[in-house]
Amino acid sequence: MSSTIRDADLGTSKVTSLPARAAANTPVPQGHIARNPGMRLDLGFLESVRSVNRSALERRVATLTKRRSIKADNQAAWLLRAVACMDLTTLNSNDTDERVRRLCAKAINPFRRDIVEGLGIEGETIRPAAVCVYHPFVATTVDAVRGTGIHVAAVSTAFPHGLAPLSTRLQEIEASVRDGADEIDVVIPRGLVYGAKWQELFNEIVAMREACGDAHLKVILGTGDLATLRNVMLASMVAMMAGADFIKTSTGKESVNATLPVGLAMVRAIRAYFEETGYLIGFKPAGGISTAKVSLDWLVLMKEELGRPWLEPELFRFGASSLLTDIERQLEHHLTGHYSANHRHAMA
Ligand SMILES: O=C[C@H](O)COP(=O)(O)O
Repeated sequence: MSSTIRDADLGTSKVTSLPARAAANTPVPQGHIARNPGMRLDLGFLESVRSVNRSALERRVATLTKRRSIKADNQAAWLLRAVACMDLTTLNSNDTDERVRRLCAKAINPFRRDIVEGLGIEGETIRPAAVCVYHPFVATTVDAVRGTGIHVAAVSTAFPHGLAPLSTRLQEIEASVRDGADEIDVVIPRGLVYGAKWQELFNEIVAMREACGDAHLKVILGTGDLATLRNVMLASMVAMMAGADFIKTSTGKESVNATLPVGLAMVRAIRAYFEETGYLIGFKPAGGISTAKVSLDWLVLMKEELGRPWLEPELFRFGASSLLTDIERQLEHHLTGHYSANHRHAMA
């Protein structure tokens, strides 16, 4: 499989409300996304968001996923794209340095040799964009992926609930950055949303962005906890106004994690922020995304709603601990027509 096939088979998409570059079927070169500086908290905008129509979002998602027909030959290309846009994650209470090292080895060599040869991608470097770990494993991860171009993401700020004093949460970010994390996934205290304490939420995220320095900031909303789609939309806007580089759905620990209608509401917020400011914000659905099939639904959603640039790791990530295993199985099926047991696909 050549790189031409990989890119061309992702097809074209026209999103008229985005600028030519965003609508064009050309990947955005690494490092060419202008970083979101944030803006003032626009309470007028927040007040103008009355409600979000859940059934309209659900209808749109149903249309997108039903209409989707990625030809069998192109599916492998899309699945490789899903891998390139993945934050390969381990966030377990029994994580150890050894387990994290094994995960990093998997990130560096994500596919078995026979699959690589079968797909003809020996010359390609297709790897997850980042490995995502708890703070104590940042240094180990940095060491394990050194020289590979894989980013190191740390969940900081009292993940997954965010219920620690702000000073403690900021110190945690600073410690992760000192240890070499170049991406920081922070959680918001959900109570600030329930209480509509937008100014306080904004101030906290501004302080987190400052603590990140050059490290990119992904703001996890914990959407399954936020009760309404309006809350999701408003928290998304506040996070972007405060300078988030990415907005992310979930921690993987809520009872409801990433869902397509909620993702669509966040994607629409990204579009609205772009129309207001001209800045392109990344999106990271996370939690419960474990099958290749569902990953394709998300990729189609991104491409149809925002355009081709949101199929690049600079603007799109899956947060996922087990998706890579299923993608590898599907790629094997694509090549051989049958599945092997999960344990043949080594994971940490
Ligand atoms: O941010 C990533 C999530 O914690 C991963 O969730 P998952 O284990 O359900 O894939």
